[in-house]
Amino acid sequence: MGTRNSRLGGFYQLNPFERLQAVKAFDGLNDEDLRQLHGGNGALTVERADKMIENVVGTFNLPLGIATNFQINGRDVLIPMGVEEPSIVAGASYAARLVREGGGFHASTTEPLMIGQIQLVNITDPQRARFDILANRDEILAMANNQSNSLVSLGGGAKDVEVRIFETSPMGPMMVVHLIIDCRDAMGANAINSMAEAVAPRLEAISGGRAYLRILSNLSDRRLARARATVPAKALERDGIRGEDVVEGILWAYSFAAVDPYRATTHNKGILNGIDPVLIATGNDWRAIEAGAHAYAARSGHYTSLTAWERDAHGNLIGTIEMPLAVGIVGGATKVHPAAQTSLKLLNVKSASELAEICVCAGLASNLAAMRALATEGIQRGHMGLHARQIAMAAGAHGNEIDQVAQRMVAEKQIKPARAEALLAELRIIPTQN
Ligand SMILES: CC(C)(COP(=O)([O-])OP(=O)([O-])OC[C@H]1O[C@@H](n2cnc3c(N)ncnc32)[C@H](O)[C@@H]1OP(=O)([O-])[O-])[C@@H](O)C(=O)NCCC(=O)NCCSC(=O)C[C@@](C)(O)CC(=O)[O-]
Ligand SMILES: NC(=O)C1=CN([C@@H]2O[C@H](COP(=O)(O)OP(=O)(O)OC[C@H]3O[C@@H](n4cnc5c(N)ncnc54)[C@H](OP(=O)(O)O)[C@@H]3O)[C@@H](O)[C@H]2O)C=CC1
Repeated sequence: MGTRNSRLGGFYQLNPFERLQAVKAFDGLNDEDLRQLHGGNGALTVERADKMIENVVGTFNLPLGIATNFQINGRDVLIPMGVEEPSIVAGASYAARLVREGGGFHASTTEPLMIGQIQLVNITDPQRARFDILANRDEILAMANNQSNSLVSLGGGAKDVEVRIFETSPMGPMMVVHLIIDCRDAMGANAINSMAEAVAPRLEAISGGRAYLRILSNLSDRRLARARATVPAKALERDGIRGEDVVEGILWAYSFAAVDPYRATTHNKGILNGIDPVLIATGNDWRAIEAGAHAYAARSGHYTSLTAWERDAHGNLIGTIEMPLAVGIVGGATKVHPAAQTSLKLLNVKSASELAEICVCAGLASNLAAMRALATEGIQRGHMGLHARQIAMAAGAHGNEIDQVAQRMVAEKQIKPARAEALLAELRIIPTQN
Protein backbone atom coordinates (compact mmCIF):
# COMPACT_ATOMS: atom_id res chain seq x y z
CA MET A 1 0.00 0.00 0.00
CA GLY A 2 1.30 3.44 -0.88
CA THR A 3 1.39 6.72 1.04
CA ARG A 4 -2.04 7.94 -0.15
CA ASN A 5 -1.16 11.60 0.36
CA SER A 6 -2.25 13.52 -2.73
CA ARG A 7 -0.65 16.78 -1.53
CA LEU A 8 2.30 16.56 -3.88
CA GLY A 9 3.82 20.05 -3.90
CA GLY A 10 6.08 20.68 -6.89
CA PHE A 11 4.88 17.51 -8.67
CA TYR A 12 4.83 19.54 -11.87
CA GLN A 13 8.53 20.25 -11.62
CA LEU A 14 9.36 16.54 -12.00
CA ASN A 15 9.81 14.83 -15.37
CA PRO A 16 7.17 12.33 -16.58
CA PHE A 17 9.17 9.32 -15.35
CA GLU A 18 9.60 10.84 -11.87
CA ARG A 19 5.91 11.73 -11.78
CA LEU A 20 5.01 8.11 -12.57
CA GLN A 21 7.18 6.98 -9.67
CA ALA A 22 5.38 9.43 -7.36
CA VAL A 23 2.04 8.02 -8.56
CA LYS A 24 3.33 4.52 -7.89
CA ALA A 25 4.39 5.53 -4.37
CA PHE A 26 0.96 7.09 -3.77
CA ASP A 27 -1.03 4.08 -4.73
CA GLY A 28 1.13 1.03 -5.04
CA LEU A 29 0.22 0.59 -8.73
CA ASN A 30 2.31 -2.16 -10.31
CA ASP A 31 4.72 -1.75 -13.23
CA GLU A 32 2.15 -3.03 -15.74
CA ASP A 33 -0.32 -0.35 -14.56
CA LEU A 34 2.36 2.31 -14.94
CA ARG A 35 3.08 1.14 -18.50
CA GLN A 36 -0.57 1.57 -19.36
CA LEU A 37 -0.67 5.11 -17.94
CA HIS A 38 2.58 5.94 -19.68
CA GLY A 39 1.27 4.75 -23.04
CA GLY A 40 3.86 2.01 -23.50
CA ASN A 41 3.21 -1.55 -24.61
CA GLY A 42 0.20 -1.89 -22.33
CA ALA A 43 -1.70 1.00 -23.95
CA LEU A 44 -4.50 0.73 -26.49
CA THR A 45 -3.32 -1.32 -29.46
CA VAL A 46 -4.69 -0.96 -33.00
CA GLU A 47 -5.93 -4.57 -32.76
CA ARG A 48 -7.95 -3.72 -29.66
CA ALA A 49 -9.12 -0.37 -31.08
CA ASP A 50 -10.33 -2.21 -34.19
CA LYS A 51 -12.76 -4.12 -31.98
CA MET A 52 -13.99 -0.97 -30.22
CA ILE A 53 -15.29 1.20 -33.09
CA GLU A 54 -15.65 0.95 -36.89
CA ASN A 55 -13.30 1.64 -39.80
CA VAL A 56 -10.26 1.85 -37.52
CA VAL A 57 -6.96 2.90 -39.03
CA GLY A 58 -5.09 3.68 -35.81
CA THR A 59 -5.37 5.21 -32.35
CA PHE A 60 -5.43 8.88 -31.33
CA ASN A 61 -3.33 9.81 -28.31
CA LEU A 62 -4.00 12.59 -25.82
CA PRO A 63 -1.81 13.78 -22.96
CA LEU A 64 -2.71 12.14 -19.63
CA GLY A 65 -1.99 14.38 -16.64
CA ILE A 66 -2.50 13.82 -12.92
CA ALA A 67 -4.31 16.45 -10.84
CA THR A 68 -2.83 16.54 -7.34
CA ASN A 69 -3.95 17.78 -3.92
CA PHE A 70 -7.56 16.51 -4.00
CA GLN A 71 -9.15 15.43 -0.74
CA ILE A 72 -12.72 14.19 -1.19
CA ASN A 73 -14.87 13.06 1.73
CA GLY A 74 -11.71 12.75 3.82
CA ARG A 75 -9.92 10.59 1.22
CA ASP A 76 -6.86 11.69 -0.73
CA VAL A 77 -7.22 11.16 -4.48
CA LEU A 78 -4.93 11.62 -7.48
CA ILE A 79 -7.12 12.37 -10.49
CA PRO A 80 -6.09 11.21 -14.00
CA MET A 81 -7.10 13.68 -16.73
CA GLY A 82 -6.94 13.06 -20.47
CA VAL A 83 -6.99 16.46 -22.17
CA GLU A 84 -5.34 18.55 -24.89
CA GLU A 85 -5.73 22.02 -23.29
CA PRO A 86 -2.91 23.50 -21.20
CA SER A 87 -3.47 24.86 -17.66
CA ILE A 88 -6.51 22.67 -16.85
CA VAL A 89 -4.54 20.14 -14.80
CA ALA A 90 -2.48 22.93 -13.19
CA GLY A 91 -5.58 24.97 -12.35
CA ALA A 92 -7.46 21.99 -10.87
CA SER A 93 -4.43 21.06 -8.73
CA TYR A 94 -4.06 24.63 -7.53
CA ALA A 95 -7.74 24.93 -6.63
CA ALA A 96 -7.68 21.53 -4.87
CA ARG A 97 -4.76 22.85 -2.79
CA LEU A 98 -6.86 25.88 -1.79
CA VAL A 99 -9.90 23.73 -0.93
CA ARG A 100 -7.68 21.37 1.06
CA GLU A 101 -6.94 24.28 3.39
CA GLY A 102 -10.69 24.46 4.10
CA GLY A 103 -11.04 20.72 4.86
CA GLY A 104 -11.34 19.30 1.35
CA PHE A 105 -14.36 18.56 -0.82
CA HIS A 106 -17.59 17.04 0.49
CA ALA A 107 -19.49 15.16 -2.20
CA SER A 108 -22.59 13.00 -2.51
CA THR A 109 -24.91 11.48 -5.11
CA THR A 110 -28.53 10.51 -5.48
CA GLU A 111 -29.43 6.91 -6.44
CA PRO A 112 -28.21 6.04 -9.98
CA LEU A 113 -31.70 6.39 -11.50
CA MET A 114 -31.96 6.93 -15.24
CA ILE A 115 -34.90 7.48 -17.59
CA GLY A 116 -35.80 5.34 -20.61
CA GLN A 117 -38.34 6.97 -22.94
CA ILE A 118 -40.91 5.23 -25.13
CA GLN A 119 -42.78 7.48 -27.57
CA LEU A 120 -46.37 6.42 -28.38
CA VAL A 121 -48.48 8.07 -31.09
CA ASN A 122 -51.95 7.73 -32.69
CA ILE A 123 -53.68 7.10 -29.36
CA THR A 124 -57.37 7.97 -29.55
CA ASP A 125 -58.05 8.08 -25.79
CA PRO A 126 -54.84 9.18 -24.04
CA GLN A 127 -56.30 9.51 -20.52
CA ARG A 128 -57.62 5.93 -20.62
CA ALA A 129 -54.28 4.73 -22.05
CA ARG A 130 -52.35 6.51 -19.29
CA PHE A 131 -54.58 4.92 -16.63
CA ASP A 132 -54.18 1.42 -18.11
CA ILE A 133 -50.38 1.71 -18.50
CA LEU A 134 -50.05 2.72 -14.83
CA ALA A 135 -52.43 -0.10 -13.79
CA ASN A 136 -50.09 -2.57 -15.53
CA ARG A 137 -46.96 -1.10 -13.92
CA ASP A 138 -45.77 -4.33 -12.27
CA GLU A 139 -46.08 -6.37 -15.46
CA ILE A 140 -44.20 -3.68 -17.45
CA LEU A 141 -41.42 -3.54 -14.86
CA ALA A 142 -41.10 -7.33 -14.87
CA MET A 143 -40.80 -7.36 -18.67
CA ALA A 144 -38.08 -4.70 -18.50
CA ASN A 145 -36.20 -6.53 -15.76
CA ASN A 146 -36.22 -9.73 -17.83
CA GLN A 147 -33.61 -7.98 -20.00
CA SER A 148 -31.08 -7.81 -17.18
CA ASN A 149 -28.88 -10.66 -15.99
CA SER A 150 -27.23 -8.87 -13.11
CA LEU A 151 -28.75 -5.41 -12.54
CA VAL A 152 -31.72 -6.78 -10.61
CA SER A 153 -29.65 -9.07 -8.42
CA LEU A 154 -27.43 -6.06 -7.60
CA GLY A 155 -30.44 -4.13 -6.32
CA GLY A 156 -30.95 -2.16 -9.55
CA GLY A 157 -33.19 -2.55 -12.60
CA ALA A 158 -36.48 -0.97 -13.64
CA LYS A 159 -38.21 0.59 -10.62
CA ASP A 160 -41.08 2.71 -11.84
CA VAL A 161 -43.28 3.76 -14.76
CA GLU A 162 -44.43 7.31 -15.50
CA VAL A 163 -46.65 8.59 -18.29
CA ARG A 164 -46.51 12.05 -19.86
CA ILE A 165 -49.01 13.40 -22.37
CA PHE A 166 -48.08 16.07 -24.93
CA GLU A 167 -51.28 17.61 -26.27
CA THR A 168 -49.43 19.10 -29.26
CA SER A 169 -46.20 18.65 -31.21
CA PRO A 170 -45.31 19.40 -34.85
CA MET A 171 -46.87 16.00 -35.76
CA GLY A 172 -49.78 16.12 -33.30
CA PRO A 173 -50.44 14.74 -29.80
CA MET A 174 -48.22 12.02 -28.33
CA MET A 175 -47.64 10.07 -25.16
CA VAL A 176 -44.22 9.46 -23.62
CA VAL A 177 -43.73 6.65 -21.14
CA HIS A 178 -40.76 6.86 -18.78
CA LEU A 179 -39.14 3.75 -17.35
CA ILE A 180 -37.17 4.71 -14.23
CA ILE A 181 -34.16 2.41 -14.09
CA ASP A 182 -31.52 2.01 -11.39
CA CYS A 183 -28.30 1.39 -13.33
CA ARG A 184 -26.05 0.62 -10.35
CA ASP A 185 -22.42 0.89 -11.53
CA ALA A 186 -23.12 1.17 -15.26
CA MET A 187 -23.76 4.39 -17.18
CA GLY A 188 -26.68 2.35 -18.37
CA ALA A 189 -27.48 3.46 -21.94
CA ASN A 190 -27.47 -0.03 -23.45
CA ALA A 191 -29.35 -1.56 -20.53
CA ILE A 192 -32.01 1.17 -20.68
CA ASN A 193 -32.42 0.95 -24.45
CA SER A 194 -32.87 -2.84 -24.26
CA MET A 195 -35.54 -2.43 -21.60
CA ALA A 196 -37.32 0.34 -23.52
CA GLU A 197 -37.40 -1.78 -26.70
CA ALA A 198 -38.61 -4.83 -24.73
CA VAL A 199 -41.65 -3.14 -23.19
CA ALA A 200 -42.70 -1.13 -26.27
CA PRO A 201 -44.92 -3.85 -27.87
CA ARG A 202 -46.83 -4.28 -24.60
CA LEU A 203 -47.27 -0.50 -24.31
CA GLU A 204 -48.63 -0.47 -27.88
CA ALA A 205 -51.10 -3.21 -26.98
CA ILE A 206 -52.28 -1.43 -23.83
CA SER A 207 -52.55 2.04 -25.39
CA GLY A 208 -53.72 1.08 -28.86
CA GLY A 209 -51.01 3.42 -30.20
CA ARG A 210 -47.81 2.98 -32.15
CA ALA A 211 -44.33 3.11 -30.57
CA TYR A 212 -41.61 5.01 -32.40
CA LEU A 213 -38.56 6.04 -30.32
CA ARG A 214 -37.32 3.78 -27.50
CA ILE A 215 -34.19 5.34 -26.00
CA LEU A 216 -32.68 6.70 -22.78
CA SER A 217 -32.80 10.38 -21.88
CA ASN A 218 -29.44 12.08 -21.34
CA LEU A 219 -31.18 14.58 -19.09
CA SER A 220 -30.49 12.24 -16.17
CA ASP A 221 -31.90 14.59 -13.55
CA ARG A 222 -32.62 11.74 -11.12
CA ARG A 223 -28.91 10.82 -11.11
CA LEU A 224 -27.29 13.89 -9.62
CA ALA A 225 -23.86 14.45 -8.11
CA ARG A 226 -23.19 17.25 -5.65
CA ALA A 227 -20.11 18.73 -4.03
CA ARG A 228 -19.28 21.52 -1.60
CA ALA A 229 -15.98 23.23 -0.89
CA THR A 230 -14.79 25.90 1.55
CA VAL A 231 -11.79 28.11 0.84
CA PRO A 232 -10.52 30.18 3.76
CA ALA A 233 -10.23 33.81 2.61
CA LYS A 234 -6.64 33.83 3.91
CA ALA A 235 -5.66 31.04 1.49
CA LEU A 236 -6.60 33.32 -1.41
CA GLU A 237 -4.24 36.11 -0.34
CA ARG A 238 -1.58 36.66 -3.06
CA ASP A 239 0.78 39.21 -4.51
CA GLY A 240 -0.38 41.90 -2.10
CA ILE A 241 -4.09 41.29 -2.84
CA ARG A 242 -6.07 40.58 0.33
CA GLY A 243 -7.97 37.30 0.51
CA GLU A 244 -11.20 39.19 1.23
CA ASP A 245 -10.79 41.11 -2.01
CA VAL A 246 -10.25 37.89 -3.99
CA VAL A 247 -13.43 36.45 -2.43
CA GLU A 248 -15.32 39.60 -3.43
CA GLY A 249 -14.02 39.31 -7.02
CA ILE A 250 -14.95 35.62 -7.26
CA LEU A 251 -18.47 36.38 -6.00
CA TRP A 252 -18.87 39.04 -8.72
CA ALA A 253 -17.58 36.53 -11.29
CA TYR A 254 -20.21 34.02 -10.14
CA SER A 255 -22.94 36.68 -10.15
CA PHE A 256 -22.15 37.46 -13.79
CA ALA A 257 -22.64 33.76 -14.72
CA ALA A 258 -25.80 33.50 -12.60
CA VAL A 259 -27.62 36.21 -14.58
CA ASP A 260 -26.12 36.18 -18.09
CA PRO A 261 -26.34 33.08 -20.35
CA TYR A 262 -23.48 34.39 -22.53
CA ARG A 263 -21.20 34.31 -19.48
CA ALA A 264 -22.80 31.16 -17.95
CA THR A 265 -21.89 29.16 -21.08
CA THR A 266 -18.19 30.01 -20.69
CA HIS A 267 -18.37 29.55 -16.91
CA ASN A 268 -19.87 26.07 -17.41
CA LYS A 269 -17.24 25.29 -20.05
CA GLY A 270 -14.72 26.02 -17.28
CA ILE A 271 -16.52 23.49 -15.04
CA LEU A 272 -16.53 20.86 -17.78
CA ASN A 273 -12.80 21.55 -18.24
CA GLY A 274 -12.41 19.55 -15.03
CA ILE A 275 -15.02 16.88 -15.72
CA ASP A 276 -14.50 15.85 -19.36
CA PRO A 277 -10.82 14.91 -18.87
CA VAL A 278 -11.77 12.51 -16.05
CA LEU A 279 -14.49 11.01 -18.25
CA ILE A 280 -11.98 10.52 -21.05
CA ALA A 281 -9.35 9.02 -18.76
CA THR A 282 -11.87 6.52 -17.37
CA GLY A 283 -13.42 5.54 -20.73
CA ASN A 284 -16.75 7.26 -20.06
CA ASP A 285 -19.11 8.92 -22.55
CA TRP A 286 -18.40 12.66 -22.30
CA ARG A 287 -21.00 13.62 -24.94
CA ALA A 288 -23.70 12.19 -22.69
CA ILE A 289 -22.50 14.21 -19.68
CA GLU A 290 -22.09 17.42 -21.72
CA ALA A 291 -25.64 17.11 -23.09
CA GLY A 292 -27.10 16.48 -19.63
CA ALA A 293 -25.08 19.27 -18.00
CA HIS A 294 -26.26 21.99 -20.38
CA ALA A 295 -29.88 20.82 -20.30
CA TYR A 296 -29.75 20.85 -16.49
CA ALA A 297 -28.24 24.35 -16.51
CA ALA A 298 -31.28 25.49 -18.51
CA ARG A 299 -33.91 23.61 -16.50
CA SER A 300 -35.59 26.75 -15.15
CA GLY A 301 -35.93 28.14 -18.68
CA HIS A 302 -32.96 30.45 -18.01
CA TYR A 303 -29.51 29.00 -18.81
CA THR A 304 -27.35 29.58 -15.75
CA SER A 305 -24.32 28.42 -13.75
CA LEU A 306 -23.99 24.80 -12.60
CA THR A 307 -22.13 26.06 -9.53
CA ALA A 308 -23.10 28.55 -6.81
CA TRP A 309 -20.67 30.63 -4.73
CA GLU A 310 -21.27 32.54 -1.51
CA ARG A 311 -19.48 33.90 1.56
CA ASP A 312 -19.94 32.40 5.03
CA ALA A 313 -20.20 34.31 8.30
CA HIS A 314 -16.39 34.23 8.68
CA GLY A 315 -15.75 35.66 5.21
CA ASN A 316 -14.68 32.30 3.72
CA LEU A 317 -15.61 31.35 0.18
CA ILE A 318 -18.14 28.52 -0.17
CA GLY A 319 -18.74 26.79 -3.50
CA THR A 320 -21.34 24.18 -4.43
CA ILE A 321 -22.12 22.25 -7.59
CA GLU A 322 -25.07 20.03 -8.57
CA MET A 323 -25.48 18.36 -11.97
CA PRO A 324 -26.47 15.11 -13.67
CA LEU A 325 -23.55 12.69 -13.79
CA ALA A 326 -24.32 9.33 -15.37
CA VAL A 327 -20.97 7.54 -15.37
CA GLY A 328 -19.99 3.89 -15.20
CA ILE A 329 -17.18 1.80 -13.80
CA VAL A 330 -18.50 -1.20 -15.73
CA GLY A 331 -19.83 -1.22 -19.29
CA GLY A 332 -19.02 0.89 -22.32
CA ALA A 333 -15.26 1.32 -22.81
CA THR A 334 -14.45 1.37 -19.09
CA LYS A 335 -13.29 -2.24 -19.04
CA VAL A 336 -11.98 -2.32 -22.59
CA HIS A 337 -9.48 0.53 -22.76
CA PRO A 338 -6.37 -0.51 -20.77
CA ALA A 339 -5.57 3.04 -19.59
CA ALA A 340 -9.19 3.52 -18.46
CA GLN A 341 -8.87 0.45 -16.27
CA THR A 342 -5.66 1.77 -14.73
CA SER A 343 -7.21 5.20 -14.21
CA LEU A 344 -10.09 3.60 -12.31
CA LYS A 345 -7.61 1.59 -10.27
CA LEU A 346 -5.69 4.76 -9.42
CA LEU A 347 -8.92 6.49 -8.37
CA ASN A 348 -9.70 3.43 -6.24
CA VAL A 349 -13.45 3.86 -6.68
CA LYS A 350 -15.80 1.07 -5.64
CA SER A 351 -18.94 2.40 -7.33
CA ALA A 352 -20.08 4.60 -10.21
CA SER A 353 -21.43 7.04 -7.62
CA GLU A 354 -17.96 7.49 -6.15
CA LEU A 355 -16.59 8.22 -9.63
CA ALA A 356 -19.38 10.78 -10.17
CA GLU A 357 -18.41 12.45 -6.86
CA ILE A 358 -14.81 12.78 -8.05
CA CYS A 359 -15.98 14.24 -11.38
CA VAL A 360 -18.04 17.01 -9.76
CA CYS A 361 -15.17 17.88 -7.41
CA ALA A 362 -12.83 18.21 -10.41
CA GLY A 363 -15.48 20.43 -12.02
CA LEU A 364 -15.88 22.63 -8.94
CA ALA A 365 -12.08 22.93 -8.66
CA SER A 366 -11.69 23.94 -12.30
CA ASN A 367 -14.40 26.55 -11.90
CA LEU A 368 -12.64 27.97 -8.83
CA ALA A 369 -9.26 28.09 -10.60
CA ALA A 370 -10.69 29.94 -13.59
CA MET A 371 -12.71 32.42 -11.49
CA ARG A 372 -9.77 33.16 -9.19
CA ALA A 373 -7.57 33.93 -12.18
CA LEU A 374 -10.29 35.91 -14.00
CA ALA A 375 -11.18 37.99 -10.94
CA THR A 376 -7.54 38.85 -10.17
CA GLU A 377 -4.68 38.82 -12.66
CA GLY A 378 -6.72 37.68 -15.69
CA ILE A 379 -6.66 34.29 -17.40
CA GLN A 380 -3.77 35.01 -19.77
CA ARG A 381 -0.76 34.88 -17.44
CA GLY A 382 -1.34 31.37 -16.10
CA HIS A 383 -3.05 29.92 -19.15
CA MET A 384 -0.96 31.52 -21.90
CA GLY A 385 2.21 30.95 -19.88
CA LEU A 386 1.53 27.23 -20.20
CA HIS A 387 0.07 27.46 -23.72
CA ALA A 388 3.31 29.09 -24.91
CA ARG A 389 4.89 25.63 -25.28
CA GLN A 390 2.13 24.53 -27.67
CA ILE A 391 2.61 27.72 -29.72
CA ALA A 392 6.36 27.06 -29.85
CA MET A 393 5.74 23.49 -31.05
CA ALA A 394 3.21 24.65 -33.66
CA ALA A 395 5.91 27.02 -34.96
CA GLY A 396 8.18 24.00 -35.45
CA ALA A 397 10.28 23.97 -32.24
CA HIS A 398 11.70 20.60 -31.16
CA GLY A 399 13.43 19.32 -28.00
CA ASN A 400 15.10 22.08 -25.97
CA GLU A 401 13.93 24.71 -28.42
CA ILE A 402 10.35 24.36 -27.11
CA ASP A 403 11.12 25.64 -23.60
CA GLN A 404 13.59 28.23 -24.84
CA VAL A 405 11.11 29.79 -27.26
CA ALA A 406 8.24 29.52 -24.74
CA GLN A 407 10.24 31.17 -21.95
CA ARG A 408 11.27 34.07 -24.19
CA MET A 409 7.65 34.65 -25.28
CA VAL A 410 6.43 34.58 -21.66
CA ALA A 411 9.19 37.01 -20.55
CA GLU A 412 8.32 39.37 -23.42
CA LYS A 413 4.54 38.88 -22.80
CA GLN A 414 4.24 38.20 -26.53
CA ILE A 415 2.80 34.70 -26.76
CA LYS A 416 1.98 34.63 -30.46
CA PRO A 417 2.67 32.27 -33.40
CA ALA A 418 4.55 34.95 -35.40
CA ARG A 419 6.80 35.75 -32.43
CA ALA A 420 7.47 32.03 -31.89
CA GLU A 421 8.56 31.66 -35.52
CA ALA A 422 10.84 34.71 -35.25
CA LEU A 423 12.41 33.50 -32.01
CA LEU A 424 12.91 30.01 -33.43
CA ALA A 425 14.62 31.39 -36.52
CA GLU A 426 16.84 33.53 -34.26
CA LEU A 427 17.70 30.54 -32.08
CA ARG A 428 18.64 28.43 -35.09
CA ILE A 429 20.84 31.15 -36.64
CA ILE A 430 22.84 31.92 -33.49
CA PRO A 431 24.65 28.55 -33.23
CA THR A 432 25.78 28.71 -36.91
CA GLN A 433 27.13 32.27 -36.42
CA ASN A 434 29.39 31.19 -33.53
C1 LIG B 1 -2.08 27.90 -14.07
C2 LIG B 1 -2.07 28.39 -12.63
C3 LIG B 1 -2.38 27.25 -11.70
C4 LIG B 1 -0.70 28.95 -12.34
O1 LIG B 1 -0.74 29.60 -11.14
P1 LIG B 1 0.56 30.16 -10.42
O2 LIG B 1 0.10 31.23 -9.53
O3 LIG B 1 1.60 30.48 -11.41
O4 LIG B 1 0.99 28.88 -9.60
P2 LIG B 1 2.01 28.68 -8.40
O5 LIG B 1 3.37 28.61 -8.97
O6 LIG B 1 1.73 29.61 -7.28
O7 LIG B 1 1.57 27.20 -7.93
C5 LIG B 1 0.30 26.98 -7.30
C6 LIG B 1 -0.14 25.58 -7.60
O8 LIG B 1 -0.64 25.51 -8.93
C7 LIG B 1 -0.25 24.25 -9.51
N1 LIG B 1 0.65 24.55 -10.63
C8 LIG B 1 1.29 25.71 -10.89
N2 LIG B 1 1.99 25.64 -12.04
C9 LIG B 1 1.82 24.40 -12.51
C10 LIG B 1 2.28 23.74 -13.66
N3 LIG B 1 3.08 24.31 -14.55
N4 LIG B 1 1.89 22.47 -13.84
C11 LIG B 1 1.09 21.84 -12.95
N5 LIG B 1 0.63 22.44 -11.83
C12 LIG B 1 0.97 23.71 -11.61
C13 LIG B 1 0.43 23.44 -8.42
O9 LIG B 1 -0.55 22.67 -7.76
C14 LIG B 1 0.94 24.53 -7.51
O10 LIG B 1 1.05 24.16 -6.16
P3 LIG B 1 1.86 22.89 -5.63
O11 LIG B 1 0.86 21.79 -5.62
O12 LIG B 1 3.00 22.60 -6.56
O13 LIG B 1 2.26 23.30 -4.27
C15 LIG B 1 -3.13 29.52 -12.40
O14 LIG B 1 -2.78 30.63 -13.18
C16 LIG B 1 -4.54 29.11 -12.73
O15 LIG B 1 -5.20 28.42 -11.98
N6 LIG B 1 -5.06 29.60 -13.87
C17 LIG B 1 -6.38 29.23 -14.36
C18 LIG B 1 -6.26 28.03 -15.24
C19 LIG B 1 -7.53 27.70 -15.99
O16 LIG B 1 -8.61 27.99 -15.57
N7 LIG B 1 -7.36 27.09 -17.14
C20 LIG B 1 -8.43 26.72 -18.00
C21 LIG B 1 -8.18 27.18 -19.39
S1 LIG B 1 -9.02 28.69 -19.74
C22 LIG B 1 -10.63 28.10 -20.08
O17 LIG B 1 -10.79 27.25 -20.89
C23 LIG B 1 -11.82 28.36 -19.18
C24 LIG B 1 -12.34 29.71 -18.89
C25 LIG B 1 -11.30 30.53 -18.22
O18 LIG B 1 -12.77 30.39 -20.04
C26 LIG B 1 -13.51 29.45 -17.96
C27 LIG B 1 -14.18 30.69 -17.47
O19 LIG B 1 -14.20 31.71 -18.21
O20 LIG B 1 -14.75 30.62 -16.34
N1 LIG C 1 -27.55 8.52 -25.62
C1 LIG C 1 -26.52 7.88 -25.06
O1 LIG C 1 -25.92 8.38 -24.11
C2 LIG C 1 -26.09 6.54 -25.59
C3 LIG C 1 -24.93 6.00 -25.12
N2 LIG C 1 -24.53 4.74 -25.51
C4 LIG C 1 -23.30 4.10 -25.05
O2 LIG C 1 -23.68 3.08 -24.10
C5 LIG C 1 -22.55 2.71 -23.32
C6 LIG C 1 -22.93 2.55 -21.87
O3 LIG C 1 -23.97 1.62 -21.74
P1 LIG C 1 -24.05 0.62 -20.52
O4 LIG C 1 -25.43 0.05 -20.53
O5 LIG C 1 -23.58 1.29 -19.29
O6 LIG C 1 -22.94 -0.42 -20.89
P2 LIG C 1 -22.91 -2.01 -21.14
O7 LIG C 1 -24.14 -2.49 -21.80
O8 LIG C 1 -21.60 -2.27 -21.81
O9 LIG C 1 -22.82 -2.58 -19.65
C7 LIG C 1 -23.86 -2.45 -18.71
C8 LIG C 1 -24.30 -3.84 -18.26
O10 LIG C 1 -23.29 -4.43 -17.45
C9 LIG C 1 -23.90 -5.40 -16.59
N3 LIG C 1 -23.37 -5.22 -15.23
C10 LIG C 1 -22.48 -6.05 -14.63
N4 LIG C 1 -22.16 -5.60 -13.40
C11 LIG C 1 -22.84 -4.46 -13.20
C12 LIG C 1 -22.91 -3.51 -12.13
N5 LIG C 1 -22.20 -3.66 -11.00
N6 LIG C 1 -23.70 -2.43 -12.26
C13 LIG C 1 -24.41 -2.25 -13.39
N7 LIG C 1 -24.40 -3.10 -14.43
C14 LIG C 1 -23.60 -4.20 -14.36
C15 LIG C 1 -25.42 -5.15 -16.69
O11 LIG C 1 -25.94 -6.12 -17.58
P3 LIG C 1 -26.79 -7.39 -17.10
O12 LIG C 1 -27.80 -6.89 -16.12
O13 LIG C 1 -27.40 -7.92 -18.37
O14 LIG C 1 -25.75 -8.30 -16.52
C16 LIG C 1 -25.51 -3.81 -17.38
O15 LIG C 1 -26.67 -3.67 -18.12
C17 LIG C 1 -21.53 3.80 -23.53
O16 LIG C 1 -20.53 3.28 -24.40
C18 LIG C 1 -22.31 4.89 -24.25
O17 LIG C 1 -21.44 5.64 -25.08
C19 LIG C 1 -25.32 3.99 -26.34
C20 LIG C 1 -26.48 4.49 -26.83
C21 LIG C 1 -26.94 5.83 -26.55
